[in-house]
Amino acid sequence: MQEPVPTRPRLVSVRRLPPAIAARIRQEYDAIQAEAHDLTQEQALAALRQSGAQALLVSSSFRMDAAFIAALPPEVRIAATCSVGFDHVDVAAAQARGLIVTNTPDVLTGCTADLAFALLLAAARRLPEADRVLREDRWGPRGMGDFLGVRVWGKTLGIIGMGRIGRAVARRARGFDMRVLYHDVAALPPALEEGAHHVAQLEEMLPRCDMVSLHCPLLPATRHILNRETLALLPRGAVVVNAARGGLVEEDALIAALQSGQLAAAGLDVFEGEPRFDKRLAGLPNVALAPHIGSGTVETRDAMGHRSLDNIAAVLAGRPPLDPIWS
Ligand SMILES: NC(=O)c1ccc[n+]([C@@H]2O[C@H](COP(=O)([O-])OP(=O)(O)OC[C@H]3O[C@@H](n4cnc5c(N)ncnc54)[C@H](O)[C@@H]3O)[C@@H](O)[C@H]2O)c1
Ligand SMILES: O=C(O)[C@H](O)[C@H](O)COP(=O)(O)O
Repeated sequence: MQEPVPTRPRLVSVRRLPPAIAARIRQEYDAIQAEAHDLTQEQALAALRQSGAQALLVSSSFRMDAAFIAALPPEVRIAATCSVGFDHVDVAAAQARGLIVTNTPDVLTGCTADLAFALLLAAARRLPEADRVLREDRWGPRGMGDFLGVRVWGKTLGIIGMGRIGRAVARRARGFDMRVLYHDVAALPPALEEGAHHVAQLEEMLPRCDMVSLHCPLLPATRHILNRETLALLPRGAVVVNAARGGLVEEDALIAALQSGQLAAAGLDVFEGEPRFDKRLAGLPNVALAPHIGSGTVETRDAMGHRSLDNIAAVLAGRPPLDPIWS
């Protein structure tokens, strides 16, 4: 009698993946992968039904709302998101369905902090405008008053959300001799503050900041945490950086502040309603823009992919996940 061929676990990935992660999936799974294009919710559900997969691999740009979660075939036990943020997941619906959801904290902290600091420097020192002058062959005689940016080193940086990424940004700021204030729901133990000062009320911190960088999650309590009123509390000529979530900033108010000079500049990696974004931003000279690339390095995307696959492997082997988004 012929031995039964052992079946391998099945997985559906809704996003195109870095080569190393695609290769590992091919080795370990009978997989449906989005190799050529990303899957819609409907395509993902069809792939899950057709394959009988037990695991789903998503990213923060894939909305897992209540309707999608309710439509998941019963075989699906885990959805692993290649992101630390999980505002794209309806947590209550996942809990009610008994779906395990995991994320990828820590492995992306350093690169996201690097990108936030790069945006701070680019916006304050007007790098996008300067870059354009050369590309458009407009470099000619110039006065001492041209291209004056905002000095970064030695200034006061306010961090909203002093978690893993916020603290990594604070460490980078110290290398620039900056004073760091932070606003969070609670003060850190002194050993983790490394010289930063907690300010319990956002309204008290903002007037003391030359620059502000957002690093809190998008929650009902943090939506539009920077809005017309709070942006007006910053000293005139401040710089704002958002490499967390677009919904943290009221975009109309941000644009008005950039146009009026209340803000000297802004560095933005994330937008409300991305991948669409308000085209008025593209017309402003004083913004540095990026299409949500905070974690986008080879090393970090590989680490995020491996961490997600480690989470899936644990759950499919009957072990607890490494990074459950609730416990
Ligand atoms: N641009 C990107 O590619 C990118 C990459 C990674 C993470 N992110 C975003 O960055 C966020 C932070 O990631 P992390 O790993 O540092 O998370 P974290 O959980 O370690 O830190 C978040 C911090 O925000 C604080 N916070 C919560 N509610 C707050 C409030 N109302 N006011 C002030 N602070 C509040 C928390 O107490 C915590 O200290 C993620 O949620 C994600 O949205 C973006
Ligand atoms: O929360 C996060 O980790 C980031 O937003 C994530 O790194 C971005 O990944 P994306 O969904 O753009 O692939």
